[in-house]
Amino acid sequence: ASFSVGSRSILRSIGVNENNGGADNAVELNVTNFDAVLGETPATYAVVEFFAHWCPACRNYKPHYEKVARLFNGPNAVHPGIILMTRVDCALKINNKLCDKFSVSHYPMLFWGPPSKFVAGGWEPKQEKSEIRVIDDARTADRLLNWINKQTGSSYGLDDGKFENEHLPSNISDPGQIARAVYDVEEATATAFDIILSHKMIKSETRASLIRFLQLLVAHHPSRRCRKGSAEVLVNFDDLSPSHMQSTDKQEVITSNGKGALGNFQICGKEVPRGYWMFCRGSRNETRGFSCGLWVLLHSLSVRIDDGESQFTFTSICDFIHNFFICEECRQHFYEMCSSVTSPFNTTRDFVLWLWSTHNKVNERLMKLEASLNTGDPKFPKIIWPPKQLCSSCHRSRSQGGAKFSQIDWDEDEVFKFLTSYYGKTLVSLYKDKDSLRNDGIDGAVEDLVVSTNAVVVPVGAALAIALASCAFGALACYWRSQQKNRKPRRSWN
Ligand SMILES: Cc1cc2nc3c(=O)[nH]c(=O)nc-3n(C[C@H](O)[C@H](O)[C@H](O)COP(=O)(O)OP(=O)(O)OC[C@H]3O[C@@H](n4cnc5c(N)ncnc54)[C@H](O)[C@@H]3O)c2cc1C
Repeated sequence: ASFSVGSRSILRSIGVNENNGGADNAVELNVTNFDAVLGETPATYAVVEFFAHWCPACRNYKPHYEKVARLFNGPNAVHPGIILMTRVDCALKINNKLCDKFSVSHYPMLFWGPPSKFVAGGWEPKQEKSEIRVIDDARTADRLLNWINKQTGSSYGLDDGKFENEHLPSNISDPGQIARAVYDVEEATATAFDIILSHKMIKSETRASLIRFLQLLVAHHPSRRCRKGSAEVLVNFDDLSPSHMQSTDKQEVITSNGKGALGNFQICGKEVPRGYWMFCRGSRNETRGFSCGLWVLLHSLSVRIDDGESQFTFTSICDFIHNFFICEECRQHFYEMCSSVTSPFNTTRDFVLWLWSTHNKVNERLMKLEASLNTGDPKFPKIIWPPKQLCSSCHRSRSQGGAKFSQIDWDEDEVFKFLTSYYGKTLVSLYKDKDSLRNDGIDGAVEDLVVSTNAVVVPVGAALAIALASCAFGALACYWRSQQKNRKPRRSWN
């Protein structure tokens, strides 16, 4: 596997439009990226506009299409992650076959459907039962949006402003919402990695902790893209942060963009970070987002580990938050709770429940604080979690509203069952990565490493840390150790 260095995301790579000097929100597709973009988008629906750049009607239609695309596409989207708006220029020769597959008979011609149906798909005029449909009433932005509203049962408006909409789901009413959180887990992973690099947080005293956390990600991250990227970072760790160059000054020396050798490396693939949150999107600009995504990442790791990995996971997460979570109060407070644990974890269940109760203690503290300072998200007030609406069997008896965490009679077996399914299967149920549902934590990572280590050597630091780490990571650790024995000459970082 090679590092994919380049633009941060497809959405941002659209660039500046030559005609109007402004950025386009609709994603320009062609035959080479059509299947990949539509196959991987988190959006539920896609609109594909087939046009020709020489066509005057298409040029006049563009501002209308862009007015709608502004609502759904790009980092400033008002309603991100729901509808992907794209366009294909049929006047470009390379797209001839693609436009033929969709029987494009006039310009512009617009199609609607689930993104996956466009992948390797097509459309014919008399085709029955196709999930791809021609949008037959889209002459103006208003009419296009009306058509979309009818299909989706929504009431989007052209004047909707960011964070000023009533479409945000409440955090408790729809348990299915968690299925969108896998994209936030990717976003949080990429954001955390960006923060670590741009704040030059890899130092001699924090190195081992990052290596251990990366091991955890390689084996148990719910996104295959992130498992793969973490494995690549891990095997190249010494090149990223040479152990002989760890003082802050020296990091400056090897840095070209302020982030060090890995500055352009995208740990969860080239489309992440996408620049927006889905499950973790707040109703205010400054609420939720990264810290919500980080919690979801931690919970989703906790339910994926085996019993034998529970203590290793506990220390890895505690150290990671302590060393790399840049919110001072959060990291201190979390570390105090880590430090108060007196005996090692032996089971997944114990660790999952510890993390759940720890998060609830944070919620409880913040409930009061946010209410008094009015700093919380009005649409997502902190609650003791999960509420009965999400898991009634978790609550043994009827507890009073506003009861403290410790006052609720929890059925912990049910809580564990609920968390395992919520952050396990449900989290990845909509995930559009063909291999994501494979329970291939270690196998998949090793498989990726086989590719990526063909000409690469496992760095001494990483290998040592891995060797010292819990043997619960047996397969992975043994693999790395065996690779270490067969060291080959070192590959250059890029
Ligand atoms: C490790 C850590 C420590 C933090 N410490 C502090 C702090 O000391 N002070 C501070 O101001 N902020 C702290 N934060 C941030 C704070 O906890 C929230 O993340 C932030 O306020 C955003 O809240 P939210 O409404 O998105 O829900 P979050 O609390 O971020 O939760 C995200 C989602 O997880 C689910 N969830 C909620 N509770 C639980 C639970 N008990 N178990 C499992 N899932 C649950 C819900 O679906 C929720 O929407 C911390 C964050 C992290 C990751």
